[in-house]
Order: sequence, then structure tokens, then C-alpha cells
Amino acid sequence: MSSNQTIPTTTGPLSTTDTAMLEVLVPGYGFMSRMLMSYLNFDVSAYLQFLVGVAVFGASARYTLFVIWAYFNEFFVSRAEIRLDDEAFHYLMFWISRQPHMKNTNRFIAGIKTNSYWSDNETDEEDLERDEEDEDKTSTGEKSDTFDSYWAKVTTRDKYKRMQFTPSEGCHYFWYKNRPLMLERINRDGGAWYVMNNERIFLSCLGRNPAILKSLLAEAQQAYVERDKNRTVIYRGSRVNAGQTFNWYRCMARLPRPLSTVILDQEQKHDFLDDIKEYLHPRTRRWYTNRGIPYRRGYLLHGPPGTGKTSLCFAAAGLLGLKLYVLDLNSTALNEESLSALFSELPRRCIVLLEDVDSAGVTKTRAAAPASTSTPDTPASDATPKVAGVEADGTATKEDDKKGGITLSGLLNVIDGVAASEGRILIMTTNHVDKLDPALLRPGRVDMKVIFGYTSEADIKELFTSIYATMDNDISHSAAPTMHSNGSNRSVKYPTATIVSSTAKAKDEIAQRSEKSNGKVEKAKEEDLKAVVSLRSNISNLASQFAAIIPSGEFTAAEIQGYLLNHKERPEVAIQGAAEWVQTARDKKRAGEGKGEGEVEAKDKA
Ligand SMILES: Nc1ncnc2c1ncn2[C@@H]1O[C@H](COP(=O)(O)OP(=O)(O)OP(=O)(O)O)[C@@H](O)[C@H]1O
Repeated sequence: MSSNQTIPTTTGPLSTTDTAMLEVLVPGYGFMSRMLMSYLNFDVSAYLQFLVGVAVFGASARYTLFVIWAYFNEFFVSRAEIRLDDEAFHYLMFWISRQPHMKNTNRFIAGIKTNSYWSDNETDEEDLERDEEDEDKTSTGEKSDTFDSYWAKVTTRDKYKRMQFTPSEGCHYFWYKNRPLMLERINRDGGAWYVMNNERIFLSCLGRNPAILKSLLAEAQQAYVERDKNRTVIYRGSRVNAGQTFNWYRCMARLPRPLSTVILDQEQKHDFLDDIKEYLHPRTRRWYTNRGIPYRRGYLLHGPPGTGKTSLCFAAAGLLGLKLYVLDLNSTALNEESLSALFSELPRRCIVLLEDVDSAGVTKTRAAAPASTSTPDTPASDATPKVAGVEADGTATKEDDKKGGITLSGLLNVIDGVAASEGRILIMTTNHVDKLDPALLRPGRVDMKVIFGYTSEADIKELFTSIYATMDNDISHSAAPTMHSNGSNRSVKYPTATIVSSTAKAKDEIAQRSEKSNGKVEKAKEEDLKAVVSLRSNISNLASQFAAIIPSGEFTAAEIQGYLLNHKERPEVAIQGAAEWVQTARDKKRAGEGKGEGEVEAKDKA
């Protein structure tokens, strides 16, 4: 080829093939180079070698940096990983949401408190306090006006739920105890946008000693636990993201219910509590271990609906400072495997509450349960009554098989099989103890039974007194005399829920408050308190009158409580209407029974 013979080109000195190759490697190269050439008279191909050099250098520099960074991370950085399905994640998020430096970050996730780990951020006390503040501000004027303006404030406040901010995905740097730390939030493996179960948080610090990270996590845990101080925390076993796996979710933390507000035969109540306390004593644990007996204790609370079974359980958890784990056995998605996983996640000391065990599939005898879940345990009693889902020969119906859910064998395996967890207190409640398989009730599974029944005369009196006796914190700040002694408008702060039963004590209270307020007690408020005092002195008489009208052994505490709540500020009216209420309640019950019998007959005929 002669020297003056030129190769046809599209752009600059490159051949068409070269340009085509470049086009593949750098999409849009041909177009860009033509544009540059025609408008700027700039020939890219002349600098191609240089550009390629820069690109190669950039890529290798990037790779080298990546390798150096990986080594640096491995040898000079400590890192903690926290996963969403672990409680530590909640500790950390709670801690983060309260850090001022985190509030200043410019990349964050905003959320409302009802969401996952933020739930319960506002405690019962905080909520009550805010309610009372609103009540204080609107406490002047007519009663109806007061309520209307108070309610307008509360509803507006509720519409504007409190926003919570946490750092968004990616890296965030902050200082903790004079050390720079990095928080990295990532959502691994993609997944649907609404699925959060892949979320992880990484906390990193410089240096091979992770002590600072552990200290931060300990502080977060402490802050989280402190929040629950004096409150009963309730966990519920629920499905993870509507899938097949179950986990315990903290659903609320409530102020404990005083045991005195649960009306039950004193002996039964104290036997129940003493038994739990004895079980929790370390010497009992040693005793069990030395004798090779599994360290477990089970209770069955049975009686008609609304007689206080759940209330007793909640009060016991509050009194002993134990967490309450509530599980609904009726969930069709729950099987032996998930139940066992849930039980294995339980902390050593806690109360597990299985409510209404009679309505779950566990009323079936083990003969009726599928063969795959049977256990080499005690055979089910012949006396077990026929229940829904079980044929006369004791086999499960097809319908029931399809339904899924936990079986009796599955439950027995979990509560006292070889692999069953130890140290927990299991409380089961039922309205129909006769429906339960004797295998479930045998000692070792149920060690103590507490029977709840209809209210006696003494119970009715106690219930009446507990409803009308004034609690210290019944009187809001606004109803109490406000202290102006130091010129401030700060209200008197009341301690929580202790029944002020003695009139003398209440009178003292008024005198003290009047003194403190230097005689500037508002007249109307003082009169309110005086009315409370006279009510207290009356309460015992009124309770006897009420108990004389309500027949004992016929109504549950919930029914009576429901009636009294309709007249919660007017005990006299409650007494006046009691006879009529008894009659109406009886008629309703009879009508309900008649209807129930009619339905059974109709079914039989069908
Ligand atoms: N013995 C009781 N003492 C005090 N309050 C009671 C008692 N029984 C029922 N109550 C009141 O009635 C309501 C329902 O009570 P609770 O849930 O404890 O009944 P339960 O026996 O567990 O009912 P169920 O069997 O339907 O679950 C609660 O508001 C509770 O305060």
C-alpha cells in the first residue's frame, strides 16, 4: 500500500472497524466524536491513547483503593452487625431516634410512632401527662364547654402524630464519647420495598478494640429497658411479614394493674401468687435440678368469660416485674415447628399466656391429631368429649385437616417435650375446662388450677368500692388546687394509682394543699375535693346497699363493672337502677339461652 493512500475513516484517523469496536465499548462514542469534530473541530481519536491510559489508571486505582479499604476494614476497624429480627435492633433504633446528632443528619427516614420499633415511644405516662396538660388549659368554663375544647385539642394533637427520624440507608458518621463512629444502614438482598426483614445496621469504629461499640449498645439497651421501668411489657407471637415464621413482637408496655383491683377469693389469689414466688426462688430451681425434674410450672385459670382470668395474669406479671408473652393458638398458620421456635425464644423468666386454649385445635384428643405429630406420651382419656372437628371414632375430619393450626400433640411437645424450654411460667386460660384433654391437664403441665366464678356478695362490694373509691391520680392537675406559692402555675404532681381509702387522709391532703397554696386555692376546685371526701365516707354504705340488690353467684365481674361504668360518677344512681338492670340482664340472658337452644335444635333437625 502506497504512503499517500488513505484509509477511509468516519472520525479522525481511526478505521471504521476501530470506531465500531469503540462504539461497542463506549456506547455513543461515534455520535459524540462526530459532534465534537463538527462543532468544536476537536478530534477525540487523536487523544484516544491518552484517554484510554487515564481510564485504565482510574480503574486500577479504584481497584487498588478497594483492596486497601478491604484490608483496612479487616485489620484496623471493629464492626458490629445488628439484625432486624433481634431485639438489639430495637434498642439501637430507639437510642438513635433520641440522639441529637442523628436528628441533624440530612438523609433520614421519617416515620410515625405507630410503626415497628418506634411503637410505644410515647409511654402511657407521657400520653396521660399531655392529656392532663390539655385538660388543665381548658379547665375553666362550663363542663360541656370544657370537654369540647379539651377534645378539640386532643383530636387535633392525635391527627398530628409525632414524627420520628432515623438515619436512612447508607453511611452516617458521628461522635460518641469523643470517638468517631460510623453507622451503616443497609437493606440486604433487595426484596420488595415494603419488606424490611433484611435490614441490618453496622456500627464501626477505628481500631481493633470494639469496646466502644459494646458500650454504645449497652447504653442503648439500658435506655430501652429504663423506658419499661415499672411497666408490664406485653409481647405477642405473630407472623413475620405475614410469612410462615413466627416471632415475638413487643406490642405494648402498660402500667401494672394493682393486684388489689382483681377481685377473687383472697386465699386463691394469694395461693396463686405464693406458688409463683416459690417457683421463682433460686432454691426451687436447685431442688428441681438436683432431682432431674424439668424446671417448669403451669397454671390453668378457668371460669366463665369476664371473671378476671386475664386480669389476674396481667396483675401477677406487673407485681413480679415479669414480661408477658401472649400467644393465640387459634392461628391457622401456627404449627408445631413455629410454636417450638417461639418457645425457644422465650427469656428464662417470663409468663407465657395461652388464652382460651379450649377454642384452639388442642381440644382434639391426640388420637385425632395427625400421625406425624403424635408423641409417645400418655394416651388421651376415653372420657374426652367429642368436639368440633373430631369424628366419633376420634379421627380428625377432612375439613379440620385442611384448616391447619396447632394440634394437641404439638402443644404437649412444646410445653413439656424433651426439648421444651425451662424457667418460664405457663398460664393457660379457658372457659370450658371440660373440653380439654386430660393429658393437657396432668401435673407437670398444669400444676395449679385457679377457679373463677360469678361474683359473691363480698366480691360485689369490693368491685363497687374499687370503682368508686378515689385514686390519687383520679383527680387531674386541674381538679387539684394549683400551687401559686412561687408565682408559677405548675400543678400538683400526684403519685400513681394508690387507693386513698381513708377520709382522714383525704382531709389532710386538702389541708396540706391549701397551706401550700398560701390560701389562694380556687374555690370551685376545693369544693370538688370536698365532694370527693364526702363520697369516700359514704362509699362503704353504698357498696353494702348495692350488694344487697345484686344477687350473688349470678353475674360476672365484667358484667357488673360494665353496668357501674355507666354511672361511674353517680353511685347513688347506680344503686337506684340496679334492680332494673338485674331484671334486664336476666331477660337478655334467658333470651340468649333460648336462641342458643333453638339453634342447636334446628341444627339437630337439619
Ligand atoms: N375478678 C375481677 N376483678 C376485677 N375486674 C374484673 C374481674 N373479672 C373481670 N373484670 C373486668 O372485666 C373485664 C374483663 O376481664 P378479663 O379479661 O380479665 O376476663 P377473662 O376471665 O379473662 O375473660 P375471657 O375468658 O373472656 O378472656 C376487665 O375489664 C376486668 O377489669
